[in-house]
Amino acid sequence: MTDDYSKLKSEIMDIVSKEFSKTKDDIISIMIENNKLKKQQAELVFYDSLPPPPTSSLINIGNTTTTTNNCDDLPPPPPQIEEEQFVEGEEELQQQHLQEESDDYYKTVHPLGIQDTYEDEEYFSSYSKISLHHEMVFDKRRTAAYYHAISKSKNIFKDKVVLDVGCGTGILSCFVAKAGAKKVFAVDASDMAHRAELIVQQNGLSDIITVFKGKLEHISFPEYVDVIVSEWQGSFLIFESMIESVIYARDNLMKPGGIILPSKACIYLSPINVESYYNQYINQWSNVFDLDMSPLIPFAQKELLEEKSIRNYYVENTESVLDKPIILRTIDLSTITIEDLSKTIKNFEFKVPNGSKYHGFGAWFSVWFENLDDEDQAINKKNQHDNDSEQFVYYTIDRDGELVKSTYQQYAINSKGFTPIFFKQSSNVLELSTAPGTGDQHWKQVLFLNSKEKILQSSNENEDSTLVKGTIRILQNKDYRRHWWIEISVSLKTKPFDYSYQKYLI
Ligand SMILES: C[S@@+](CC[C@H](N)C(=O)[O-])C[C@H]1O[C@@H](n2cnc3c(N)ncnc32)[C@H](O)[C@@H]1O
Repeated sequence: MTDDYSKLKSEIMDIVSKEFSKTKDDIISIMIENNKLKKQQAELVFYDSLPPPPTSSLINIGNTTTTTNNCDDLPPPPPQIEEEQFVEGEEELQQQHLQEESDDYYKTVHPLGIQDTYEDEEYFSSYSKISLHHEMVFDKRRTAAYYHAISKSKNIFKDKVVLDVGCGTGILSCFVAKAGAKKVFAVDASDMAHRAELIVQQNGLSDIITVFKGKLEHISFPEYVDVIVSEWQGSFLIFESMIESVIYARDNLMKPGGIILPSKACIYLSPINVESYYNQYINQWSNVFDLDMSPLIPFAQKELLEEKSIRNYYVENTESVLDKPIILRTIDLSTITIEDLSKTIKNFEFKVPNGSKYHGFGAWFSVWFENLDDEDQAINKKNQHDNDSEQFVYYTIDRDGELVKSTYQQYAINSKGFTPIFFKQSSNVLELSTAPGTGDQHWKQVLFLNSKEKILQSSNENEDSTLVKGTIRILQNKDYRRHWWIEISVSLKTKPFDYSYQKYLI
C-alpha cells in the first residue's frame, strides 16, 4: 500500500468517525473534490477503508447490533437507504436474502414449503374461534369507534348497498343495517360466517343482510356495492395484510365513487422508554416470593429482546414517548395500491432529552372515519372560514370507549401530537387512535426493542438532547404475504458513537 493510498484511507476514516451523519455519497464527493479522484477510485478507497460488515454477508443484513468505541472498530456506515440511493441490484440481493431467511423461518410452520402465500387455512381457522372475536368485540374502544362512526353516517348508508369485508360475528353488518342500508353483503371465509347468520336472524335483520361464507376474492356477488365497511387493521396496522382484500373489493366490487369506512389510516413511530416493560418481564425475576430468580434474566433478555420478533405492549404513560412521532406510512383507502403498500422506506431524526432511558421504538396507528353526519356543521363552517383548524370539531373514543367531541386544539397530547393528521379537516371525522395513553385496546402498541437499555447523552456538550437518526424499511414478505419485515438502522450521536441494526418480523 502506498503512502498516498494510506493517507486517503485515513482521510475517509477521519470523516466517518467525526461526521457520522455524512452519507457514503457525501464522503465520496468530498474525496473527489479534495483529492481530484475519479468517482471509481474514490469508491474503491472508500470501501477499502471500512472494516467488513458485522456479519459475513455481503450486504448489511443480519440480526446484528454493534456498539463501537474507536474508529478501528467502526461498523459499516448507517445504510443511507433513501430510495434513490439504492445501488442497482442491491435491493434484489436484499430481497433474496430476506427471502432465504423467511423460508428458514417458515420451514417449521410449513414443512412442505410454500403452499399458500396467504396461509389461508391457518388464518381463517384462527378466526373460527369465538375467543378471538371476543377479544375484538369486547375491545370497547375498537367496537365503539365502529358503532359510533356507522350510527353517525346515516347520510352514507341510507338506502345503499354495503359490503362488510370480513364480517366475523356480523356485528358491523348489523350496525350498518340499523343505520339505514338497503342491503348488506356480509362475507367471511371462516366458520364464523355461520355464527354471523345466527346473529342476523336473532336481530331480525335477515331481510337486509345476506351472509356469504367464503373468501371474498372467490365469491361473485349479485351486484356492485356503494359502500365498503371493514375492520381489517392488524398489529402495526398492516400485519395480516387483510387490507389487500379491502383493496380487491374496492377495485372489483365497488361502484365508481363509492365510499370506504374507515377511509384513512396512518402508522407512527417514536423512540420510547418502556422501563415498565423491562421491569415487568425482565427485572422482576430478581425477586420472586423471596427467591432470587435472577439467573433467568439473561434468558428473558434473549427471548424478549434479542429475537427478531416485535412485542405488543400498551404504553400508558405518555412521558414514555421520547419525541414527537414521525408518520411512517399514510394510507388513503380510496387510492392505495398493494404494490405501493408493499414497501416503505423512511429516514428519521429524533431529538431525545439527555439522560433519557431509551429502549428502542414504539409504533402505533390511527384510522379515520370521514364524512359523518355533520351535526357540528355550523361550528366547522365558521372555522373553515376563519381558517382556524385548531377549533375544528371531531370525534374521538376516550379510554373508556366513550365517544367524545374534541377540537384539534385539545388533540395534541402533552403538545406532542401523537397522531398528526395528514389530510384536510373538511368534514366531521371520527378518529380511532391506538397511541400511548389513549386507552388500552387489543392492538396495543408495537415495540421494537434494543437488546440493552441505553441512557442517552449527547456527544456535544452544548446540546441538551441526543440525536437519534436512522432509517426504517418495511417490506412485505412476498411469499407469506400476511407477514412483514421491519429493518431499523439507528445511529446515536453519543460518545462513543453508537450504531445498531436490527431486523424484526411481524
Ligand atoms: C379483524 S376480523 C373483524 C371481524 C368483524 N368485522 C368485527 O369487526 O368484529 C376480520 C375477519 O375478516 C375475515 N376475513 C379476512 N380476510 C377475508 C377475506 N379475504 N374473505 C373473507 N373473509 C375474510 C376473517 O376471517 C375475520 O373473521
